[in-house]
Amino acid sequence: MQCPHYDAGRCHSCTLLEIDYPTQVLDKERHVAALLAPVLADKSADGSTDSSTDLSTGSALTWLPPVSSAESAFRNKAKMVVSGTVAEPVLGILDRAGHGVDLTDCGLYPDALQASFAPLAAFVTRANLEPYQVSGVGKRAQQRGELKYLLVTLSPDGELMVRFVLRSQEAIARIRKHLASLQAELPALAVASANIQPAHAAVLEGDLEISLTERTTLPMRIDDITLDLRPQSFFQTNTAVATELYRQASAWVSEFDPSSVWDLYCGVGGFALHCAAPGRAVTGIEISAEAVAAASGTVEKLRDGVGAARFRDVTFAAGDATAFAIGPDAPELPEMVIVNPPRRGIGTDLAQWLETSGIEHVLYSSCNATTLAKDLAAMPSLRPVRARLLDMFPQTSHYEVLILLERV
Ligand SMILES: C[S@@+](CC[C@H](N)C(=O)[O-])C[C@H]1O[C@@H](n2cnc3c(N)ncnc32)[C@H](O)[C@@H]1O
Repeated sequence: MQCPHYDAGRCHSCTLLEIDYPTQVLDKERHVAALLAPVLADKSADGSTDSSTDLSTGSALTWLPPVSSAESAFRNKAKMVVSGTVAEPVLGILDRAGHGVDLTDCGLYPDALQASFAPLAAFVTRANLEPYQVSGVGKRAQQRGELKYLLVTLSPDGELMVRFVLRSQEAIARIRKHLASLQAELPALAVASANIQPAHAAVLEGDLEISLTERTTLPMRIDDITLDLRPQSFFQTNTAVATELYRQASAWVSEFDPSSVWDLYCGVGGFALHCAAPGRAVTGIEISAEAVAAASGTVEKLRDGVGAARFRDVTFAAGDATAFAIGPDAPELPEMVIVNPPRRGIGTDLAQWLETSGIEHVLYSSCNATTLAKDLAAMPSLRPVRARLLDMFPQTSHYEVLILLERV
């Protein structure tokens, strides 16, 4: 992928841009294999098995061929820092000197996302949304302006969700007043909301979300399941690769045909719903109440549709994944567990619980192989038997890896 911003030294986000794409994927395979090698060697030393990280042979651990992505235009979400002025807003990033860099033509975004930026910039001017800026440092730091970010998500069917991240509610009335004109210019706009983030902090969003449209969920269709996305919920960045991820998880779960599955860190229910089957109880646990509300709404709709029997016993609840598993109110043990934690991994407590739980099969989907390796080291009785790298984030060193663990 060629990028004028990278070539000019304006943007450094795509750290692998100079490496051809097949080599990027190969390097990622080598990276994850190297990180897992000590864990596999340890498990082998336990006398449990003859493990291997050899990508070509794979004796105990079999690596499936990696899932590659489109090299460009694969991101379904844009996080645009808003800088510049009301008259001339700049949507993109801040460079190292704090100057706005216009990234509305960033090659990672599909055409439909790119096309939304000009109407959004015009709206910033029309609704008089002053870009947020800080001058000075420490106690002398002065904050000005209201609009911090525009977060734009594109659904597989071409609809958009736009979130205005604001310093306060000062601009809400103006946004409401002019919203119809934005919808006229951007008919794909289905869901709009404002997130209030008063703190001058690295944390992107605040707790308060104010709906601006009648519709509050963006339908994200993946194969035969349409997940509902709400503003304060996570969604995998690359819809095409996420589709492969859920297909692979569902295929591995089906092989064992468990009667009960927990999907821990379930988000809006991608794994849980794709792994649902008639007669199978599936429980999704997730910290974000909004994501759980979205997932619960999705399952209700699916129960009204064709193949309803598959979703009869799928439930979602808000809470901490570890507290759910370990806590006194934990329900009966499931036959299989899926975990898909944030970058920090599942952590020692949940790993130790899984280690001693007696559960035969665990599916671990990780976006950070370093924490994955650490978690696996804490579960010596759960041996990685199959793995697949899914390149969710081309042009960067990040990737997703799905691993099937089996009790030895
Ligand atoms: C990598 S995302 C995966 C979401 C989902 N599995 C998917 O495929 O879209 C991790 C999720 O874990 C949730 N999360 C973070 N901390 C958590 C916790 N302590 N307990 C449960 N869920 C948590 C986040 O809100 C986020 O939705």
